[in-house]
Amino acid sequence: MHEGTPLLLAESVTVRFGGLVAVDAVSARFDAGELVGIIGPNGAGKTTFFNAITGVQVPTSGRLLVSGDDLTGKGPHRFAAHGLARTFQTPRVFADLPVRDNIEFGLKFAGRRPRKYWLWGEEATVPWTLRDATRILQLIGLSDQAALPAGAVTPSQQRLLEIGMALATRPKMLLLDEVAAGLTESEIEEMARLIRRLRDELDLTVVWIEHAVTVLLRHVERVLVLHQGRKIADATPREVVRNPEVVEAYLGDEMVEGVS
Ligand SMILES: Nc1ncnc2c1ncn2[C@@H]1O[C@H](COP(=O)(O)OP(=O)(O)OP(=O)(O)O)[C@@H](O)[C@H]1O
Repeated sequence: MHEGTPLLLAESVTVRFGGLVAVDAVSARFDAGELVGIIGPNGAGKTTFFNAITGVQVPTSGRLLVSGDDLTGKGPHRFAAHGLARTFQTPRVFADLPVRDNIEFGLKFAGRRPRKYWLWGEEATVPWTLRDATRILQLIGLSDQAALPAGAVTPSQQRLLEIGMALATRPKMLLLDEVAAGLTESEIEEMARLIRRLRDELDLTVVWIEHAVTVLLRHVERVLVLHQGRKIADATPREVVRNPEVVEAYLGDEMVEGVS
């Protein structure tokens, strides 16, 4: 089923903090165009794994290959240069700058990236939707807020803006860390639809960590489940919600609702 070089390959990645094993020998592969979720109870190691696969946290052991290049031990800028862009649990926007300027910042970053690492090879073939700030603002639905300081828009809009900033770097892979946290039900659905569009229309690989498990399971095609640092499942949402170890980890069957 899997052919060619994976976009991102994690091989037995372990992250220890003193005596605590936050991520325990997790292996995973992510291929071009996939929409993959990562779930797990509080403290399961999701964010730490995310930090490891984006170069923010150097693993204690294991290997990370991006498009076949071994980036183990490299910093986040190297992962970014290889086309990985991410959001953080607390949106990192420039609060005093207008929304549009935040997007421009991402576009400048893309301009600095060595051409050989661009997914689309040439600037001329950058997808139309990511060519400039105006189109990115349209895509994320923030055109009307373009002139407002980023700190003045709603928390939900700040999350969208952070996604826009990540998109402006023209990534191959977008990693989203709890982008639905603190959003209302309808905002979460809207966010999920946007995430699907990014994958469908921009052909991005999207890896999405979320606490709103039910929503996530409705939208992703594959889900990794972490529990106490270990990967306990890596399968379709349908399979995962029937996995006894997963149900046990969540101490209930609430996540089964809506995924049948
Ligand atoms: N910098 C750190 N130093 C020490 N321990 C840490 C550090 N970061 C995370 N941990 C611990 O590692 C474990 C995994 O944490 P992590 O934040 O990755 O889990 P998570 O699945 O993302 O949790 P949540 O859903 O609550 O965000 C937890 O026990 C946490 O306390």
